[in-house]
Amino acid sequence: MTMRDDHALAGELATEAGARLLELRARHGFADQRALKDAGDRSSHLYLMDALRRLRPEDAVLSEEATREERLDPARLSASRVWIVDPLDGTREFSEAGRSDWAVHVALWERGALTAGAVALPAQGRTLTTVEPPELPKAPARGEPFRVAVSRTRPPEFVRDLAERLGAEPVPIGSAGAKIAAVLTGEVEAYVHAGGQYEWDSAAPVAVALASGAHASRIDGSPLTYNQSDPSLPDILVSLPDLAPTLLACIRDLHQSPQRKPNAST
Ligand SMILES: Nc1ncnc2c1ncn2[C@@H]1O[C@H](COP(=O)(O)O)[C@@H](OP(=O)(O)O)[C@H]1O
Ligand SMILES: [Mg+2]
Repeated sequence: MTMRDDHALAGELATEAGARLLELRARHGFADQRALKDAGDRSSHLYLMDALRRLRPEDAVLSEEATREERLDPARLSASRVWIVDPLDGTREFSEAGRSDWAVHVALWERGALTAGAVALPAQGRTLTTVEPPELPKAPARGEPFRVAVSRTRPPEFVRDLAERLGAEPVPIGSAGAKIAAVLTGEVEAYVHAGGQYEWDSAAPVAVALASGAHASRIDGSPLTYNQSDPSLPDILVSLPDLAPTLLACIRDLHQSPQRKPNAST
């Protein structure tokens, strides 16, 4: 098993799971959104679990849709290879007709670090992978305006304050994977989130972002760490590398100001 195989496998699994989700969406329609969300989460999880069990039987898996017992299985914590998957990120957007900001995440964590990953954006017809990480756009010059992707439905209040202070434009997009992809492909220059999220929401897009040379960290600048016993990973900053020092300094300033707490959602 070579490293290259893992990169390619992540891409193939995410793309195939995405194709199945597109088909399900077309067949099911949008009349019962709850049922569409549940069917999407469940069927994509079962497809990925079955494929990983067949193709990588020795490896552990952490999936958003696993049962609580499966997620807490201590075998994962002593495993040297763990696939961290979000079978359908942006479930809400998946259930809304016409939206393309939803994704399938497949990442591989090995002995302390993310080593491969893929983010399929099926309704955008593309998959970003560590096989061939996207070439980053140029950052805007110092003082020029830039765009910050933010949750459509749970925007942290401090991101509004952050954008205002920096003269940046907040751009609401669904799905953590779609937002990080938007940074890597030049639709926005940064993504900031706080107030709650889990390892599966960011592992695959962060693997691709790091392979592209983008900045990815917690909002205090510390590293994002994966395959922890508690999979909560509540805040994140992904940006073009040249913008990261400015963003981190501004977040630190906001954090120190008494009325504005970066760790709360609105
Ligand atoms: N405050 C919060 N607490 C827990 N999860 C959150 C969260 N804010 C965002 N997320 C998760 O992060 C992903 C992207 O969210 P958003 O589109 O709002 O940016 C979603 O994953 P899922 O769609 O896989 O559930 C969502 O559930
Ligand atoms: Mg998710």
